[in-house]
Amino acid sequence: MTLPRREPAPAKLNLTLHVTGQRADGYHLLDSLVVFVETGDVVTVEEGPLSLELSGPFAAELGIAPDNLCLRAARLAGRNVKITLEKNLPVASGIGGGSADAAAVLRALCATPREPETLGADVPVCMASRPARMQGLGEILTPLPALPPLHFVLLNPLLGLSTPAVFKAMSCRDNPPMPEQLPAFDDTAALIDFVAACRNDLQPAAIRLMPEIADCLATLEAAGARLARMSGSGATCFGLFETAAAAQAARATIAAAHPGWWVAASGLAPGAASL
Ligand SMILES: C[C@](O)(CO)[C@H](O)COP(=O)(O)OP(=O)(O)OC[C@H]1O[C@@H](n2ccc(N)nc2=O)[C@H](O)[C@@H]1O
Ligand SMILES: Nc1ncnc2c1ncn2[C@@H]1O[C@H](COP(=O)(O)OP(=O)(O)OP(=O)(O)O)[C@@H](O)[C@H]1O
Repeated sequence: MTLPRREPAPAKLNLTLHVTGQRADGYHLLDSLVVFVETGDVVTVEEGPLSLELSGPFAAELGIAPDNLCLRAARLAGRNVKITLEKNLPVASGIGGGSADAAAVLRALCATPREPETLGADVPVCMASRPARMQGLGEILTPLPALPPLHFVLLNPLLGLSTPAVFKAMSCRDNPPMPEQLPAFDDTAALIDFVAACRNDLQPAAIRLMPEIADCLATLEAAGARLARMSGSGATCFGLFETAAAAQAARATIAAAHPGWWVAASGLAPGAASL
């Protein structure tokens, strides 16, 4: 595909995140139901010497550094390109921003490096940006059939949380996986019931490090979420709502009450929903 190319980098949500063990090298074994939402960054890639420009609400916080995952992805692909990143997602927030950006650069370059996980455990799942069961360290991926519609509110207290610190703070690393056979998710209610019966095993440790996460979860529940949970290693939490209108109304209520927090209402990224 020819350049220039504009590539959406949808945010990743871990609907479930079971931590089932730890390897001798310290990395953890995961079993996670991962989906992607409409909200996200946007990457543009053009011919030119390797460079990065930033725009968007979180550009200043991220700043330009040579180890930005967009630049690392271009180097891994062996391409000198001019990259523009519209940074709409909070940084270090558990919704895969950097991994989604790296995957978007690789997609724009039609590059399929042999070990994309060297850029980050979430990069392989972000390559397709489609619903998947993610296992191993993040490299074992089983695509899920199209899902029923889901309506999210994403909420972040705008405090960055370090992924290694959260893994380190866990009190139990050896938790049960999800059922080997996942049920058919016939409708939204069935999917929410399944997710509710599962866990994010990083959530208790993240709340100990950052009690504001518990406030975010309580706020989503008070706004009518059927289910509220943290994504990834936090601090972003998601609430699941019955309808898009309910999610939009909750977003407005929460934004008015918490002007210092990041809040977004979103559906699944295009191509993920069946109805
Ligand atoms: C927590 C998740 O977001 C779940 O999707 C990911 O596993 C983290 O993905 P990521 O941000 O791309 O993470 P990486 O940059 O690869 O790893 C950051 C750190 O998280 C810890 N880490 C990550 C993945 C994994 N399976 N086990 C780990 O213990 C390691 O301390 C690692 O140094
Ligand atoms: N393009 C990028 N966008 C965001 N962070 C980046 C980027 N490039 C490098 N980083 C660095 O990566 C770290 C993790 O950021 P990121 O937003 O990917 O975390 P995250 O949302 O917690 O990811 P995950 O859900 O995969 O754990 C940050 O501390 C940031 O400095």
